[in-house]
Formats: sequence, structure tokens, C-alpha cells
Amino acid sequence: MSTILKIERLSHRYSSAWAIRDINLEITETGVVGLLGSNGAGKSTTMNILCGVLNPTEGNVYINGISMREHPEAAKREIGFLPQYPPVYTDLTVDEYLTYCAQLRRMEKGSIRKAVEEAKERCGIGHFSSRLIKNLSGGYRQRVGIAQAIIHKPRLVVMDEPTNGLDPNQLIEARKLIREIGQDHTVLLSSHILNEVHLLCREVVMIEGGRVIFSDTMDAFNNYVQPHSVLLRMENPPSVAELMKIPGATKVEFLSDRQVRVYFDGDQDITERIITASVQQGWRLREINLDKGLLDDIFKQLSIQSLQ
Ligand SMILES: Nc1ncnc2c1ncn2[C@@H]1O[C@H](COP(=O)(O)OP(=O)(O)OP(=O)(O)O)[C@@H](O)[C@H]1O
Repeated sequence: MSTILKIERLSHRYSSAWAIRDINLEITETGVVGLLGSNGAGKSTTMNILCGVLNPTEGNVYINGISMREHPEAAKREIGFLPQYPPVYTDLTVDEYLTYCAQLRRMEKGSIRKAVEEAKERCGIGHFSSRLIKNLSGGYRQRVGIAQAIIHKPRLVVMDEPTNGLDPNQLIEARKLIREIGQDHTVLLSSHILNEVHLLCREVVMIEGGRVIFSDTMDAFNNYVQPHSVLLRMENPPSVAELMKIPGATKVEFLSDRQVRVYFDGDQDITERIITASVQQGWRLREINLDKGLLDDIFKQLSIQSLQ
């Protein structure tokens, strides 16, 4: 098994304070790996370093065995990056933009057209070739962002909070696409949404205060994490009886006329089922969050364990 990503004793400080400290990580397979942490934990710093956007204060990053410090150009050829805010040029058409990205990647001239077509096909944007990016919805712009990240067929695709700001329908589609991309690439995805990591990832790395506090398989992580309720805000909420019909729901509690907490039996897919039911039955779901207090408890619990 070849190592796709290796991070060795990575530390970075912007001024006097360390943003990340002594991070080690090795990924050897395809699939989606989640980088989970609360706001300010150090996720973006780590991702910017491993994509070669930021030089680390200490430590090394190897992509497919190539040192980012010593051979940055060669290492970057093996990486696709979707930053938190996709770097799309809104005055270009989808084709113009993806062609430009392929040129930036220094792909051979003769291979660019085919690569653009394949990336569009993969991301479900083939029918938008001549559409100006500014005339695309947020969900489709995100797909263009993902297409630029895979256009040169990198082994590692890094996505910084890729579902941020998407509405519930776009969220389902974006997650489906990310899962598909994980079938033949290694995807490192950052998120502060526990449920998202549960739905997409086979492995999870959790950082807090700039340090890795957990790194293992999703199954091992599930032993720690047992969220049992989800908070919903809907414009047109159904009755308690309707919500109790969702498979997995064990109790329903209205907090106000539009806010409701649904308890469930540990089955993480319940959020997908709630979103689907909301779309089908017109509940006009505006927010869906796994019990935030619980997630904070998990961070705290893992932080304490890592210090022991
Ligand atoms: N350019 C910068 N200059 C100084 N400090 C910074 C800079 N960027 C980030 N930091 C600090 O470094 C720490 C880690 O930030 P980072 O953005 O990597 O966290 P994050 O996990 O990505 O958070 P978020 O989810 O909010 O994006 C934070 O304390 C942050 O305030």
C-alpha cells in the first residue's frame, strides 16, 4: 500500500501563538477522511499547509511520497484543493474557467479538452458548459469548485468545509458527489458538522486547540460519539405524530412553534430522512443540527483524554 498523504510533526504559528502543534497523520487508501474540529481548531491552517498555500513553521508534508518543502511543484500535481470559498471566476463560463484551471495545473495542451469534459461529467455540470458562473446557483458553483479540484486527476483531494452555506437540497447532492469522488480519490474533508463526517467518512481525525486529539476509524469514533437528538427549525412544521413516523425517531419535543427536537435511536441516517420528508411534505426546513451541546462535550472529553 502506498502512502498518499504523510504529515510529520507539523506545527505552525502565525505570530507568537501556535495555531497547530505537532500534527502527525498518514493516509494510505482512497475514501473520505474527515478532519473535524470546532471553530479555530486549526483545520484551515493544516489544509493550507498541506496544499502548499502556507509554509509550515516546523514539520513536513509528503504527497504520494513527494516532499512539499523540497519539490512543491511535483507535490502539488498530486493534490486538488477546494478552499472554504471556491476560487471561481464568476465572469467566465464553466468551460472557460475549467480550461483556465487545467492550464494553471500545467496540463498538456492536447489533454485539456478531454479533462474538462470528464470533470464536468463527473460533477454533473455537463449541461452548463457555456453558462457564466455568476448565473449558477450556489450548489452548482460548488460543483464547479469540485470540478477544478479533480481536473488533473490528483490522488488527494482536499476540501475545506465543502458544504458550508448550501441549502438542504444542495447539501444532499453535494454529499453524494463527495462520496462518489471518494471512490477513486483520497478525499480529506474538513467540517465542524459531526453528522456530515458520520455520513461521509471512513476515518476521522479530530483536532482541538491545534492538536490531534483523536485519529481512528469511524467505527472507533462512534464508540465515543452517541448523539441522540437533532434540532430542527421549520417554517411549516408537521405534527408530533408525523415526525414520529420517521424511522428511528423515539421522541419529539416542540421548543417553540417552529423549533423542535427529535430524539433518535443512534441511527445517523435520520437527518437524511428528515430532509427528504421535509422536501416531500413541504415542512420548509430551515435548520437542522445535531445536539450541539453533545458535540462540545465530545471535544471536551477527547481533549481531556488526549492530555492524560
Ligand atoms: N492569518 C492568521 N493570522 C493570525 N492567526 C490566525 C490566522 N489564521 C488563523 N489564525 C488563528 O489560528 C488558529 C487556527 O485557525 P484555523 O483557521 O486554522 O482554524 P479552523 O479550524 O479552520 O477554524 P474555522 O472552522 O473557524 O475556519 C485560530 O486561533 C485562528 O485565530
